[in-house]
Amino acid sequence: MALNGKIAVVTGAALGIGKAMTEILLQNGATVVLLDVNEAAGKSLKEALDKQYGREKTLFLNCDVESEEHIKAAFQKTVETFGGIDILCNNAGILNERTWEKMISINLVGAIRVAYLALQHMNKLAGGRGGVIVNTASMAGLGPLMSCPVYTATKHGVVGFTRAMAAASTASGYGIRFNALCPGFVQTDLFSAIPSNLGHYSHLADATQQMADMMGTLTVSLVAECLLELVNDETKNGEALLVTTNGNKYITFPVFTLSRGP
Ligand SMILES: NC(=O)C1=CN([C@@H]2O[C@H](COP(=O)(O)OP(=O)(O)OC[C@H]3O[C@@H](n4cnc5c(N)ncnc54)[C@H](O)[C@@H]3O)[C@@H](O)[C@H]2O)C=CC1
Ligand SMILES: CCCCCC(=O)CC\C=C/C=C/C=C/[C@@H](O)[C@@H](O)CCCC(=O)O
Repeated sequence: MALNGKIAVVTGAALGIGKAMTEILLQNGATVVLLDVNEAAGKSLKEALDKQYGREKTLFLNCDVESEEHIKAAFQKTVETFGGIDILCNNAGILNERTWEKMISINLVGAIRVAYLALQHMNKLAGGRGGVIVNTASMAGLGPLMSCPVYTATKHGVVGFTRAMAAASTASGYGIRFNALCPGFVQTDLFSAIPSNLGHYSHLADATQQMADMMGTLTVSLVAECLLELVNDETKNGEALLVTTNGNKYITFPVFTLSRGP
């Protein structure tokens, strides 16, 4: 299979989209390190995956992406156990407009921290093997959702970080592709909890629900298939892949030509 011999790390792997990413990577032959702050869910998933794929194909590590210490230890354990990192699914994230500083700390700062620490092991200039980093952004990273302005900001940040890192990697010779995955509404615990997590904007919950009803909700499996596309297609670097129930689209962004002033 296409990913035989590849070592993948998935953050937020225990539930939802991350769990589906873990499963499709295993189905395609990768060895997967599951990182999650939810130890019970992580251990439960590991137990189930052991039966299906064998104990040697996965490793679960309790890891909070807000903690540099946790991430460093997780990547060190990964490299010691499996010899390196080829694929990073930078997926962990929350929605809670009440605790918006924490949401920024997880969704944006955490994603940047995980990517930077993974670079220390993946970067060809640092002895790594290169590879691909897929950051889970959101459709809200491409256009604003009025019911969650800070969530929107975190996801716009993830898209911008991804595109800039893709250019930096190419210019620097890191040998690493960076892409952003931008799903619409996906049927997960995060989606189910939207109405209770809009804080000051709870009065806009109905409008958001109407939008979700109109757009439809995606399955985690369909999102995972899009992840696999970004992992496998080596022509994809600096892309933002929009995933909706009406199909998928690689987003084109405005290009500002550099020219001297008048
Ligand atoms: N559900 C949706 O409609 C959409 C979700 N997304 C994004 O997809 C990603 C996954 O979301 P879902 O699967 O829907 O959520 P979920 O709540 O079902 O799963 C998120 C997983 O991340 C873990 N997690 C949360 N905080 C963490 C931390 N500090 N450190 C490590 N792990 C942590 C949770 O324990 C959980 O296992 C998030 O980044 C989210 O913003 C993007 C577009 C749509
Ligand atoms: C409400 C929190 C959602 C958290 C999970 C997601 O990331 C789901 C993202 C799904 C859809 C996002 C759509 C964004 C649309 C914008 O581009 C804009 O067109 C929406 C305008 C209407 C509005 O603000 O409600």
